[in-house]
Amino acid sequence: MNVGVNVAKLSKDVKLLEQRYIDLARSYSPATLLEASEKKGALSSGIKPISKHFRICGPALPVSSPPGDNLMLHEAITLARPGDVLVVETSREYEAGYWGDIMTHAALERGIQGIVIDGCVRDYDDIIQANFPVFSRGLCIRGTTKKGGGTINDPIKIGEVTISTGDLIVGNSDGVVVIPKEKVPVVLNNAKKREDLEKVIREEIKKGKTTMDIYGWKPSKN
Ligand SMILES: O=C([O-])CC(=O)C(=O)O
Repeated sequence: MNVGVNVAKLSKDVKLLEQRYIDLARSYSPATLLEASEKKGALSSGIKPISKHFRICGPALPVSSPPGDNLMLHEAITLARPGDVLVVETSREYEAGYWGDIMTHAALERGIQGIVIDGCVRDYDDIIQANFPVFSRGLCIRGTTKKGGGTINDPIKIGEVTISTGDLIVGNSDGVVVIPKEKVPVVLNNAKKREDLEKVIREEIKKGKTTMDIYGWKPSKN
């Protein structure tokens, strides 16, 4: 396992996603973007916003932490750029609260947009009051050790999805999708086509057509 902070990739090596793409992506739901992305990049449905009002859309800063330890997350807060979304894998150890009130306030000070974590968090009330978008597996009051280890800025995997620095992360109450940064322009183009088509379909429904008619599906024999 790699251990450490890949500082080179934090600065000059990473081509930043243009802001206009991030702004445009915000107008589409994660579900639309997933369909527009050849159905690739959905994070586990177990990862959800802790408030259904939270939304997120920005470039990823990937963090890997050892089970039950969150020192790498504290370090990531100091290295993130304004607007970044921390995306964290926790070696699939879910019985710990890797993020809480103090980290939320530290992250807000640095302009971090939010966090998506394949793990649990704690201090729910304080996070909600701070209005800081947290997407997690759930809540856990157990604390973490601060021994260190893990990585910042190297690609991570959550389930089957690989997340690299600068990939676009879009989330709402449905869940979270990851779009590799080089694919963002084409995915946004597909999302526009899909939304245009859905507008036409809604009109057809208003005119009285069924979804079976519209899509040309045959009724089953039952
Ligand atoms: O233990 C930690 O570092 C997480 C935490 O409770 C906080 O941020 O308040």
